[in-house]
Amino acid sequence: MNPSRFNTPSAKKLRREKTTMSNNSDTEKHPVQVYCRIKPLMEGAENTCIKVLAADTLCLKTPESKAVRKETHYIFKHIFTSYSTQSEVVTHVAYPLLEDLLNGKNGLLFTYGVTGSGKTYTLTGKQNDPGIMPRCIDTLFNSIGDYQAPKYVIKSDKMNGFEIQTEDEAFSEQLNLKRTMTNPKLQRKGSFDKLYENDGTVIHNVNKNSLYSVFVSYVEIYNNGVYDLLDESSGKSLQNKMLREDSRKNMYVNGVVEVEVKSAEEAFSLFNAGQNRKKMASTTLNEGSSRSHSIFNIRVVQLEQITYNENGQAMVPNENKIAVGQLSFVDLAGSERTNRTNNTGMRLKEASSINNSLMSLRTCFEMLRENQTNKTNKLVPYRDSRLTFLFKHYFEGDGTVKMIVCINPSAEDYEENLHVLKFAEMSQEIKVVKPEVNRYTPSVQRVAISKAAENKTPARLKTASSFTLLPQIPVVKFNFDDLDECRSAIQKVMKTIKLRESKGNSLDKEIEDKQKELRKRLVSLNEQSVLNSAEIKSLKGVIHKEKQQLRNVHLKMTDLEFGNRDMQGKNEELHDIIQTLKNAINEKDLKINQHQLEKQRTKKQLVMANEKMTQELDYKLRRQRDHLNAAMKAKDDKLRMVKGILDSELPPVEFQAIELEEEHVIKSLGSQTPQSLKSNSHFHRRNMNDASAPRKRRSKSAGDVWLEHNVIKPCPLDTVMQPTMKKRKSVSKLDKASDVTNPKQSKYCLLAQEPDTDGELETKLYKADIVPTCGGGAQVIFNDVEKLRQESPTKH
Ligand SMILES: Nc1ncnc2c1ncn2[C@@H]1O[C@H](COP(=O)(O)OP(=O)(O)OP(=O)(O)O)[C@@H](O)[C@H]1O
Repeated sequence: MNPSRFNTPSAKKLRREKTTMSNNSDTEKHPVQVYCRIKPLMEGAENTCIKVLAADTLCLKTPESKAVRKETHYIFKHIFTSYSTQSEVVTHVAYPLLEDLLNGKNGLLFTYGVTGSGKTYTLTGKQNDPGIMPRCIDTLFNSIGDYQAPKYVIKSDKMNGFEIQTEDEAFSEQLNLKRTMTNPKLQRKGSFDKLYENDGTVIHNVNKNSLYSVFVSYVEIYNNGVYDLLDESSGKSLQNKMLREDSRKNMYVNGVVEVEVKSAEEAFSLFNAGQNRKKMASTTLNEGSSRSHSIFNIRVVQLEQITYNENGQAMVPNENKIAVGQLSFVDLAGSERTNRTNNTGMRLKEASSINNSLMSLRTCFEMLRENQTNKTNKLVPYRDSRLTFLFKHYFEGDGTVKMIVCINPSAEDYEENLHVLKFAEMSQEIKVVKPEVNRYTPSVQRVAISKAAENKTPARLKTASSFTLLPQIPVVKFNFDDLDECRSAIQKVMKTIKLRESKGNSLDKEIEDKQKELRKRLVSLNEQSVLNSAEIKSLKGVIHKEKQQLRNVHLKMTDLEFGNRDMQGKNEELHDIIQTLKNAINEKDLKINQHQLEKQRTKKQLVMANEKMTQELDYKLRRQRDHLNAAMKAKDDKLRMVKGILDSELPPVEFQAIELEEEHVIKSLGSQTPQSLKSNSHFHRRNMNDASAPRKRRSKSAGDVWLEHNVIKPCPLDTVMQPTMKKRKSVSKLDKASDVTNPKQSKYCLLAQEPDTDGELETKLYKADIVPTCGGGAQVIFNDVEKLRQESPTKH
């Protein structure tokens, strides 16, 4: 149970009251005694993580595979190595507890360790190599053999106490039980196959003035439920039992079957029967793994003897108190790591329950240690688990607590061993109150024990008919012949009657005392019940509060669900918006791609046009070059002719003819510049001869006059950028030579318009220089092309 569940002040108070015993500084305390037992290395395992340094010191080494090498030392009360025998363990650990048990003191011995580390082996052992429990049972009966009380004289009061029965009650109980035992359904299963010899160990400090009765019970804690392994009334399916606290604040299992045993064999038989019902299973790490925590309780009731009456009958002394000692052997289920056991399903659930209860044990120990070291009074969460709740009185009350930590030394178990050893180290720091003699006052008092007890032989003690309440009135025969004899017989009867009367009186007084006692007990029970109802009330409050919290959580969850749904709606909206934006981006991308394609196409067209133009120009250039070559050739020919003429001194008429011819040639030269022509010697000659008629130069400074050769009906461009032709003469047709040879014009521009492949208008301006020829003609030399392209702004 979670400590936070005790938040209400009343609940806290209630729990605190119950935990104060542990902080009683007046009582003598001693620490939990922790022993260590090392299991022999498994076959095939080579590496170990454990090294025993001394009889009480152990070293835990990190395995070689780990990066950081570390050694940690742990100190125990004693370490049992893998060579230690079961006998050594029982002598060291268990016999002192047995001694306490016979003196009416409590003891708890539990084994702790990971699964398969040898806990069950240590406590139970094997049939040919018994562990602590069987050896203790043998030794117990070896020790009290001659001092056992007759069966059923001491009886459990079903509230964790004992009462002494009258002769008749004991006798009728014996008869009842005999009847039930003949019912085959209720016969206990299994008998202990004793394959070992009782070693005959005896504990000598048995009180020879006492009679002893031994009671055993066997329970298990499985999945946090308590089950009675000796309860045969409910058949195979065991019932979950409640835990209760008795008037001495000892915890007990309500309605547990507690059987009085008179011999070790009887005890073994019961243990066997319980063992058959215990939850065991095969796991990866242990073939016979305990799936529950099992608790075998031995209670020894000591009845103080003995006064003898004049008839030789043993009498229970007047105080009539009995002492009860309890020794609990707890075989804890092993902690398990699921990654090693690979458990699933039921085994996994069991493992988780085992680990949870062990964790609760650790938490309780930690809290106890903290309370003891810091002198605080914090709530110890015993109620978190049945395991801790059942043993609460050992830590809060008195008793000796011993723990055997079982270790599997293989290197693979390093991690688990580390946790186990840390727990062991912490446990030793906890102190418990030293055991005291537990005296109970039985409800039925003053029973005279049979005179057979005089000899203290158990066989004789068993006969129920040997009990008597009052001395029998002797049967007398009166012999009236002998009056003295009659008188002494009457006196004997009177003496017996007086004895009976006085005994009757004392019995009356005893009954009165008993009634008082009973009343007291009833009052205490009433108090207990008031306390319980207060606890129930506070628990109800806690439950109510938790229910309220649960409701609040539920409401919050509903709110959150609504919020979540809103968020989901918004999320979907945003998702839609994102989708739309993505679509828009995709469209834009498409447009960009189209635009780029178009650009590429335009570029391609431009390149094509460029190539075409270049080809055209190349072609023209080639033609002009051909012309020039032809002209040069003709000129050379003429020069040669002129030279011949000059040499033969021809008349000037011929010369003029040549000049005309020359003019014709020059016209055809086309692209030849006037400068190159000027350099020509033939022109020198002509100029020299015709110096009176110098050629007119067209002045550039005066600004060029353009001859604009338009198509017949040009489309108006209406563009901002217009060709720069300040002075121009526009013609649509060149009819006569003078249109070109007009000396005022120095530039020529041919305007051509046509639609392009996209249906747009393309205007080309072919520009040229007009170069006058020496014959009065003119040459048009193209030197530039401008292209004007109209584009629709709506076009992509
Ligand atoms: N000291 C030992 N010497 C020889 N054999 C041992 C010793 N300790 C344990 N074993 C053997 O190891 C096996 C497992 O031991 P055991 O069943 O006692 O483990 P366990 O700790 O009780 O396991 P679980 O928690 O799963 O019940 C058994 O076969 C047992 O006989």
